Amino acid sequence: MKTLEVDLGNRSYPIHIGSDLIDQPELFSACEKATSIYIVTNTTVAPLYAERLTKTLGQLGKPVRTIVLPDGESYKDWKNLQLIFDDLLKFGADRQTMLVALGGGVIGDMTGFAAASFMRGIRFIQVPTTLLAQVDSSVGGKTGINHPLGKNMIGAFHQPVAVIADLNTLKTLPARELSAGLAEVVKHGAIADTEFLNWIEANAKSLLACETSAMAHAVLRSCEIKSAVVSADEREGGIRATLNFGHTFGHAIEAGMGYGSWLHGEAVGCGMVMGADLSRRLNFITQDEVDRLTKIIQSMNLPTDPPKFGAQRYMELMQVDKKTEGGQIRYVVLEKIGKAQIKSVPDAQVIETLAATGAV
Ligand SMILES: NC(=O)c1ccc[n+]([C@@H]2O[C@H](COP(=O)([O-])OP(=O)(O)OC[C@H]3O[C@@H](n4cnc5c(N)ncnc54)[C@H](O)[C@@H]3O)[C@@H](O)[C@H]2O)c1
Ligand SMILES: O=C(O)C(=O)C[C@@H](O)[C@H](O)[C@H](O)COP(=O)(O)O
Ligand SMILES: [Zn+2]
Repeated sequence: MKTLEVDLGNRSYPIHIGSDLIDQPELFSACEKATSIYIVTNTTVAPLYAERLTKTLGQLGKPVRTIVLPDGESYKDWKNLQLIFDDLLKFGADRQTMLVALGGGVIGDMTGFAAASFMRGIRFIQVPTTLLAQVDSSVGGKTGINHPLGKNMIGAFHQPVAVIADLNTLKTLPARELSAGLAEVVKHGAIADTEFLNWIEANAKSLLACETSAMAHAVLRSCEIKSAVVSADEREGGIRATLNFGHTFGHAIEAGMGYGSWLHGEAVGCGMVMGADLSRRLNFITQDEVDRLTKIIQSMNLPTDPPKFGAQRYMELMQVDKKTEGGQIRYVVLEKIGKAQIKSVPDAQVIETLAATGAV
């Protein structure tokens, strides 16, 4: 097992990465002072892992309950968030209750938001079971739900007290979900670490085969990159925005298609191709570098042809992005491979990218 730390002063927390971690009660020591523990999970993950985790948490001598939500991005909304509050109140949860998010990014984001707002804030632990959640969403404390008009529009920054990433849970992940997670892995290489990107490119087969040693490295290096960024800029005043590479276009695809049609990682993969094209138009990277990044994304079995919403619809959808300031959309672009920056770009140039990448 490897352990990293997200360094946020007295809100610092460990990220544990290894095999069969959900069977190890000592990793859940943050529950020591909890009056009760609620596992929040969904109808797909519950039959796979809830019983094992309940057994582990049961060894801590606290009452353990499970809240099971419907599965899917389309349920990341107010109505289903309310189901968590309903159960917490019905069964007498209090301010010392610990929530444990068992699942992918949807469960993590919703459980985190429930923890941020229940009784004005309780503690929670992330137990990510998708690659995407292990390399990205479980770390950093962005929590929330979608709005029909925009992705993750309602939420809060609320850090977990621990992240426990059990690599063995990835063995039951469908291939399409594995590929979606690899999009965020590629993103970390593209924005922060050329050597890591080279490694990803050279190890595409092992990654797609979900080989444990490849997964271990992808999760560890991604968490190192993300935790360093979050430790430096928790609330996205500056450098954290670079983690949004591919997301301005990607979130527009997700919202425009209806949540759940394209997976988040698929939309981000395609969004990165569009972001790379925009970076070339700004004379930051070369066409060869755009082509290379596109090939890496395709090698992960991810789509790179955006839906044809037309320029006006894309601009409308992107306008509600959280990075927009004073009506000005700001994009994450690659200054070079391995380094990103946030930038306002004239609409005309963005529309050229939309046209060139087939979005129009
Ligand atoms: N908070 C953040 O920083 C952050 C970062 C990236 C993404 N996100 C959010 O995360 C969400 C995407 O997360 P995701 O890709 O994990 O999707 P997801 O949570 O929908 O999980 C994907 C699918 O895999 C299933 N699943 C989960 N674990 C499994 C396992 N071990 N075996 C078999 N099936 C399993 C789920 O039930 C679901 O059907 C989006 O809502 C996105 O906005 C948040
Ligand atoms: O943690 C971050 O910061 C990120 O931007 C990571 C993204 O992969 C993630 O999808 C995040 O939820 C997007 O943030 P948002 O603020 O654009 O909703
Ligand atoms: Zn993302």
